[in-house]
Amino acid sequence: MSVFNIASLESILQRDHAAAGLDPLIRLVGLPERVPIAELGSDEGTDISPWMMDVACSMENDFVQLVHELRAVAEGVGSEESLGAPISVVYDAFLWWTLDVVVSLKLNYYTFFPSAASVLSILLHMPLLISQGYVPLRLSAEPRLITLPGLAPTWDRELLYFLRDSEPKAIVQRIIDSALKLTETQTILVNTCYELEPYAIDALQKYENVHIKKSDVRALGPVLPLELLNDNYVVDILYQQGDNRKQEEKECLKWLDSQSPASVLFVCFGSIFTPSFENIIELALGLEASSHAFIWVLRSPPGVTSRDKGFSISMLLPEGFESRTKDRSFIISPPAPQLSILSHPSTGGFLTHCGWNSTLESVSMGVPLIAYPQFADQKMNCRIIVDQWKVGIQLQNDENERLRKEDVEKVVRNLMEGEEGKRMKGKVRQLRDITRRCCREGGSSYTNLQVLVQELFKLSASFTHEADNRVNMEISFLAAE
Ligand SMILES: O=c1ccn([C@@H]2O[C@H](COP(=O)(O)OP(=O)(O)O[C@H]3O[C@H](CO)[C@@H](O)[C@H](O)[C@H]3O)[C@@H](O)[C@H]2O)c(=O)[nH]1
Repeated sequence: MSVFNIASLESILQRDHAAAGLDPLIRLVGLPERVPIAELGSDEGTDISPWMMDVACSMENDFVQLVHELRAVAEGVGSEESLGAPISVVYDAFLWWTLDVVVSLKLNYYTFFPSAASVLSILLHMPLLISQGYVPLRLSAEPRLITLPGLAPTWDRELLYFLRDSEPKAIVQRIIDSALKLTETQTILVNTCYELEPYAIDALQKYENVHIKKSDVRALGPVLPLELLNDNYVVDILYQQGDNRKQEEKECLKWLDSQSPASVLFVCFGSIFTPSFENIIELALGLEASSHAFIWVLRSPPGVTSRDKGFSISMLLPEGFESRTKDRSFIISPPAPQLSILSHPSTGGFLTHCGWNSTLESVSMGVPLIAYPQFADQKMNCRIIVDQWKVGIQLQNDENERLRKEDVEKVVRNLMEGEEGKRMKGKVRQLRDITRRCCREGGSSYTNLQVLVQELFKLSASFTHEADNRVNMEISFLAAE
């Protein structure tokens, strides 16, 4: 769950249904905000994981109440005001409590897994990893290589980074709980496509895997706006119906229009991570030294608040940096229009924290990456980008967790002008075409999505008495990302 997503969900909820581009059969329902964003404190860079955990926990009662209300409306007033009682729930795997709730309410369900199939494989092997002493990951112990079906042997530090014993105990426990719940589920819908992760999906789906209970794992991603399947720059995909972009975003896209093809590096670290103040300085100096054009989505680091009187983003940057780079840079506050930027012909590279959505978006638009993973599943995603797909170069901090400007300059030059970058550009374009084919009619993800829709139709038909058998479902979005 991110502050951006809440904001955009709110704006969609407030907008006219048709203007939001939603099918009339889809209705968005918001749950009350029980843990206000304001409680995060005034530092923008505050670690929001505990807050996210509180939000996730706080949703359970409201969700149960929502199901009861929808049922009451369906039984009472009739079909004029209702699309019918809920029959099936698609829920985010990280909302671990949902499984028990939907089972107790006798609802059909599908579990949606928002990260890579490789990460799903790790979580489904949780009982094995616990019994063999790999989880929680003890940082003080000697590094060990782990081999799991469908995954290349990987150091425990990268495979299980999100389960380090240095993380708050409650958070590690929640991840373990979510993983154990996952092993009880029937159908898992994964935000990936078969062709991007065939080995991981085969190991989960096709082969005899003695370590895990067989779930029905279906890859139906990347879950992206359909417009991305066309080759066109999707400047206004999310805001087609209105003029909702903030001025800064419009200027950013206009600036991008004025740049040469594939010449701009996009620097953005998702909705949670912000580098430290010291690393922002090194990043800035490295970008400057590279001589390449860039768009940088810059937010305040931990301990610095932009709400202070007199604060300006310039205070985060080296002296004179903005004037020295003004002809080839655009600094924007989050959220930036990432999809539009990545699909713009002027964008030639993406420096990312390797969040799975950013990874899929970059690949779907044929943009090679500089991988700078930080936490959660990002180290695993980095291995997929760099070792498996070979569409990115890794950027690493030194042993003291300091980023070095020389390293930044080197990776940017390698990606934007070197032979390595050229090879990656070619490779990522192949992956883009493969990914888009998966999502088009007849493609693997399209087919899996079609099967899901057919199943929902069937379920609906067996529950509804309406003569026309129209789809009778209410979709509740429970987003944990
Ligand atoms: O300025 C911004 C920044 C982000 N985004 C969008 O926000 C999403 C970011 O998602 P992701 O790249 O997955 O990063 P996080 O928000 O950090 O996602 C969390 O959830 C992911 C999915 O489970 C994990 O892979 C990550 O590690 C975890 O940090 C993407 O759709 C971006 O297009 C914008 O539109 N504008």
